[in-house]
Amino acid sequence: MTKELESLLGKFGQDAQVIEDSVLIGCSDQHEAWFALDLGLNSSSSMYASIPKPEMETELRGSFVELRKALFKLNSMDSSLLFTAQALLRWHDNHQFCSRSGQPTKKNMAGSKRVCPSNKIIYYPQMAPVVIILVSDGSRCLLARQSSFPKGLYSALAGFCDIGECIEDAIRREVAEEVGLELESLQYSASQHWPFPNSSLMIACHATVKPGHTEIQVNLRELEAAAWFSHDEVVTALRGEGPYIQQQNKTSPFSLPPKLAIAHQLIKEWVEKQACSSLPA
Ligand SMILES: NC(=O)C1=CN([C@@H]2O[C@H](COP(=O)(O)OP(=O)(O)OC[C@H]3O[C@@H](n4cnc5c(N)ncnc54)[C@H](O)[C@@H]3O)[C@@H](O)[C@H]2O)C=CC1
Ligand SMILES: [Mg+2]
Repeated sequence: MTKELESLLGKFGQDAQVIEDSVLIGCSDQHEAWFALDLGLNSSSSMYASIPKPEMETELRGSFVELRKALFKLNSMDSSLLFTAQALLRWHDNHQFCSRSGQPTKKNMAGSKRVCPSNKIIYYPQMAPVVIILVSDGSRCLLARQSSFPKGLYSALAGFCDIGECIEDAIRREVAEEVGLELESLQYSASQHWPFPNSSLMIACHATVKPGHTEIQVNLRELEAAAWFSHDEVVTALRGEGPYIQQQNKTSPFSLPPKLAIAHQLIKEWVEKQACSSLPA
């Protein structure tokens, strides 16, 4: 494989030395190590910026797709590898220099850390903890959208943990800040590494509000809209069949995050729980 890569880089006038910049992202069932290498095709400042994208697409018989768009096409195994690769390569790109000495740092072979040769400080890749919460009032769930989301797309509430905060406090603060609701109970669901905007560890939980305390006060500095959705509305949206919702004098089909996003799994889990709880005893 290294030979194939060397010959590919050679065709584009690149030195095989750049292979040393690759990072370990996993291994196959047969214990073959998998590495990722950034060819810098999107970066004008990159030292490999001279590689022309269209020619590389022809050579590889494929086409480059923006990572967020690829979310709709990838399976969970490929997406996990790609997310790790993207997050790790970007971390290396952003940690080229020691913040204490200003000297260039050096990557270890696997790419699991960088060291400053002058003062021996070790830098490790980091993830920011983010809580993601699906709030329910017993029969409906609360979904919200930011203006940057695709039209009609609603997701669970989310937010970065502040320094010194535990997960429970971050959840209660985010829900209070974004929609002005007080939570009654919390239940952990699952977690996911998410490469956007940098590298986050998404911690997903279900939550319920106190009975009768369901009035939302949308924080318009953080959200464009938030609303309670019924089980039927969510089921229809999960099937990709709308319904249409009114948004700033326009109607758009109500949609949910892609399957690979933990928000989708949280919503699906809520729908399944609702269906079970409505079955006759
Ligand atoms: N995988 C999934 O299913 C989902 C993932 N997300 C991710 O969760 C992240 C957080 O959700 P938001 O509602 O945007 O967070 P948020 O409600 O905390 O607001 C974002 C703002 O927080 C500030 N902030 C504080 N710490 C930050 C840090 N370490 N990095 C970047 N900004 C920081 C910035 O000012 C930023 O504009 C999003 O970036 C999004 O990518 C959100 C929903 C679903
Ligand atoms: Mg938020």
